[in-house]
Amino acid sequence: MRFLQLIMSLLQVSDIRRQEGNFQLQGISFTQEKFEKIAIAGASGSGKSTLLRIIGGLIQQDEGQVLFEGEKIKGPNDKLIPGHPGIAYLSQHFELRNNYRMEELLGYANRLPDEEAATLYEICRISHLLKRKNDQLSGGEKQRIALARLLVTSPRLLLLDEPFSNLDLIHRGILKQVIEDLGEKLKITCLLVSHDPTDMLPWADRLFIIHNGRFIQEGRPEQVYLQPVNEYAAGLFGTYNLTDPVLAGKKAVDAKRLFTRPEQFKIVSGGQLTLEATVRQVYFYGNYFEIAAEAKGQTIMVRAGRGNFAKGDTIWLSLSGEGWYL
Ligand SMILES: Nc1ncnc2c1ncn2[C@@H]1O[C@H](COP(=O)(O)OP(=O)(O)OP(=O)(O)O)[C@@H](O)[C@H]1O
Repeated sequence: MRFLQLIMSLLQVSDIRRQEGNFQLQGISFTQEKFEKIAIAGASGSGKSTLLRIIGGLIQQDEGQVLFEGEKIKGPNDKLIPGHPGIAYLSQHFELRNNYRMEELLGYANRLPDEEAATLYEICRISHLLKRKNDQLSGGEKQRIALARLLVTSPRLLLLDEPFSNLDLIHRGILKQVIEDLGEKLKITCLLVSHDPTDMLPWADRLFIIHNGRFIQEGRPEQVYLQPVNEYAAGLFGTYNLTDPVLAGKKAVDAKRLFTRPEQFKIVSGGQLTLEATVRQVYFYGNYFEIAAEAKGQTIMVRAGRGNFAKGDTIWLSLSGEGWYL
């Protein structure tokens, strides 16, 4: 048995299908190794929550199976109390009971020795909130309490459903650090679903893209970002260009268009193999600018470190790398 556990993936999801009204999860399969950070990216309504809840044993699939540590996850049809003790699911719509101090709420769920629980509260940045009640907490603080309440049950796998979606930048930053620490300090494996590239690209070891209930791409974050399989996958991770390859000095490839990200273009002072373009708009994003430039009737978005361009200015663009064709 021990030998089996050594060679077995932590999670094995095989051919999961479920009909939900007009929507269908259409045969989702993947494996996750212990401590591997996996993110599932998809637009709203693509099936992310449904899939995560099936993995957690909270709703029943029509077909397929989920194995966790080699053991089949039972859905609500086969089990009186849904869920698996080794898997925690942090929902987008978590609720904390009213009229309890947080230390009481956490105390009821806690299975850890006091010292370990205290460390966990430190990691979740909630030690200073334990005496408070629900109505004395901000949304971000509630989120971290809800997370801590799951973690005191000692799960081995944590399913995170859009954990950052209702948080401001400050609370997002804190929660990101908390999630980073979970893997390193508490040895918990995380599976995260989101529609936001900034949640996933810097964090994940491996990304899956879900569209209409089906995985359409899998890869490392850089790969998925720079080599999307289609426009849907491209659009999930930010601004992109699809232009005539000839425009950027590339050969035409079977009527395909050249896919680029704005930062793959550099604004240069002219020269060979550069593309002459006219500035149409300048957008300020804080630590960078995006410039909409027009070349031969096509718009190209270009990232720039400075914004001292005016509408109508002529600029020259140079493209790095071979490019990717869609
Ligand atoms: N109980 C239900 N009855 C009918 N349709 C449902 C039900 N639950 C979910 N759906 C539909 O299934 C699809 C997938 O929903 P799901 O919540 O999994 O998507 P999601 O990718 O998590 O979206 P979001 O990011 O908006 O939460 C949606 O089109 C939704 O309308």
